[in-house]
Amino acid sequence: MDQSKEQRILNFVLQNAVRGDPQSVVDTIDKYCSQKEWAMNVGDEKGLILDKILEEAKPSTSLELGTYCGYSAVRMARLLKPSARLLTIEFNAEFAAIAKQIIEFAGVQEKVKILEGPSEEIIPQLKKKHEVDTLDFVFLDHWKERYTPDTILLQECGLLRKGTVILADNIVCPGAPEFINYIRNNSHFECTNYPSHLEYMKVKDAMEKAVFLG
Ligand SMILES: O=C(NC/C=C/[C@H]1O[C@@H](Sc2ccncc2)[C@H](O)[C@@H]1O)c1cc([N+](=O)[O-])cc(O)c1O
Ligand SMILES: [Mg+2]
Repeated sequence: MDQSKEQRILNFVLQNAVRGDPQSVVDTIDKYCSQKEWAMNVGDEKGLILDKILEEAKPSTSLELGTYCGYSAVRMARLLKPSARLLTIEFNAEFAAIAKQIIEFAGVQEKVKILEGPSEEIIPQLKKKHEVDTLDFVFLDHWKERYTPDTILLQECGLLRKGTVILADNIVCPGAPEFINYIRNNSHFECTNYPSHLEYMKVKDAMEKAVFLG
């Protein structure tokens, strides 16, 4: 059976990136996806916005929804302090297996834990099964129609605290209109929009930061 695009991305990383060097893994995926095959990584332009907001938040415990190939997990883990942890939820077993290999190749596996399954099942398990108290940072990059229900679920499960930073990808393309309507009209969140472009394209996109006010 011929390879998947995600398998080709993994192979390109294994053959071209430097083992143990997360920046080289990030750069290698960006090179492949801008020159050979487009893929839905947050990418280099929006990645710099993610970097800046993550560095400002200095999170101890972070959650990502939508691991895909692990690009943003590696990108975030490279900036986390040694004791910090990133939990990332992925529904698709093939993507999770690819991401695991990319995360290990980058040498950030000590900081990153991939949780396989649907977010609506795993989020309620974070406190008891994964020893989470509250989340300092959340990156939403999974199915866009899940952004709102999962944000509500995080709140219901007591996983948000005063100051928790939620950053959502793809506000313009593919778009998350229902989420934007929900979060900007919710007095418990302080929102900021960051215009940018779709990964590896000239198409407009944006990210939205929503700080939980408690
Ligand atoms: O569709 C997009 N992202 C959906 C991502 C989905 C990822 O999250 C899980 S679903 C899941 C994970 C966890 N829990 C429940 C479900 C999928 O297996 C995939 O790994 C997207 C599309 C475009 N685009 O231009 O078309 C650009 C982007 O940046 C995007 O993020
Ligand atoms: Mg995205």
